[in-house]
Amino acid sequence: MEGPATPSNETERQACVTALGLTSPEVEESFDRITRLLAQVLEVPITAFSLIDGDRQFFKSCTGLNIQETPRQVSFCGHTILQDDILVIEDATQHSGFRDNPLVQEAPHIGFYAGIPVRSPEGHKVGSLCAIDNRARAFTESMKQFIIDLRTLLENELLLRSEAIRDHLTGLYNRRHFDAVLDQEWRRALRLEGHIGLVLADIDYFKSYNDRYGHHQGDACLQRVARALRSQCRRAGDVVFRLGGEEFAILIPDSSEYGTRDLGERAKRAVKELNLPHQGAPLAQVTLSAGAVTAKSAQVPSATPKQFSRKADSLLYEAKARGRDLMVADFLTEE
Ligand SMILES: Nc1nc2c(ncn2[C@@H]2O[C@H](COP(=O)(O)OP(=O)(O)OP(=O)(O)O)[C@@H](O)[C@H]2O)c(=O)[nH]1
Repeated sequence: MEGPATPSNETERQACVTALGLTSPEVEESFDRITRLLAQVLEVPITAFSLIDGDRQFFKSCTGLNIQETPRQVSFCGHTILQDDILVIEDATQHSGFRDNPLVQEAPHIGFYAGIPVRSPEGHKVGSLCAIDNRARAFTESMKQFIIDLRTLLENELLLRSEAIRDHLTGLYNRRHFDAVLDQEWRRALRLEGHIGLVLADIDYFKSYNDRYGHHQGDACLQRVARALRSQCRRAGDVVFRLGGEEFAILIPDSSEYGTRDLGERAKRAVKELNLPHQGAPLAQVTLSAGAVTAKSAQVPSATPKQFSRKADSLLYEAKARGRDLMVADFLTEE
């Protein structure tokens, strides 16, 4: 059995998977409706919307399967995302590339597979919509058209989501999405026994900026700060959010303490280097305060994402209290 190859654009592709915030077990009716319909119309026992996420395929929605993920290495969908068209295997037990696959040899005993790549709004193939039977089947043109139509509905759903999770002023992801992605990346860090970093940053004396320069100019300032923060995220997995008002967050999956601190410092410097005048502030320019926290999940097994973000918040508060234009960094430890 040959595992799926890695797409040439894997870094950008994975960044889209991460940013969608879909790899947490929360059940979502809008996706379940689509996998249910696919199962009913094609009369197959198993259907799934799966995401190819790092070393695994994650079933965001499925019918007829009681597992949430499989290794990417054995996934059929890992192959599906390598092509543009639908991948059809009418009899996996006779297929040279799949007959010795454990998903064919053992449960769920895949006989027939038809999967079509699903694209994120940015156009990256983040996963697939697939129909599976335990026995061999012939694949017809009308089955193909139906999967294509449902894929369109699924991609429209992703598009709607991508608008709902954005902050309209800055184009960054919003607070609601922060909670979802933090939860998702926290779980990933636990699963891989890895690190995770978070920088919370807040513009200093922003009320007086608005008072002095007006709300319109304040909005422009927020947009420029947002761009400066985003420009410092060199790794595709780093995600920037506007949490509200003049508060921002950078979530840094798989980050050492040095990595978190470094990104926080660079973000702070990038804003300072914008040289935005602010006569109401002691340095007469726009600056940031920041709290940066890193956690090694294995060392804090009972901690929660909420405690993690609260820690960053308290470090930010300390930076403000110590005079602003400052970043305070620390590890998360057990409470
Ligand atoms: N222009 C603009 N201002 C906003 C927006 N959202 C929040 N604000 C303003 O941001 C300001 C935040 O003020 P504070 O929370 O007092 O914070 P600060 O003045 O930056 O003080 P420190 O954070 O302690 O340095 C308030 O005046 C809000 O009205 C927005 O979308 N656009």
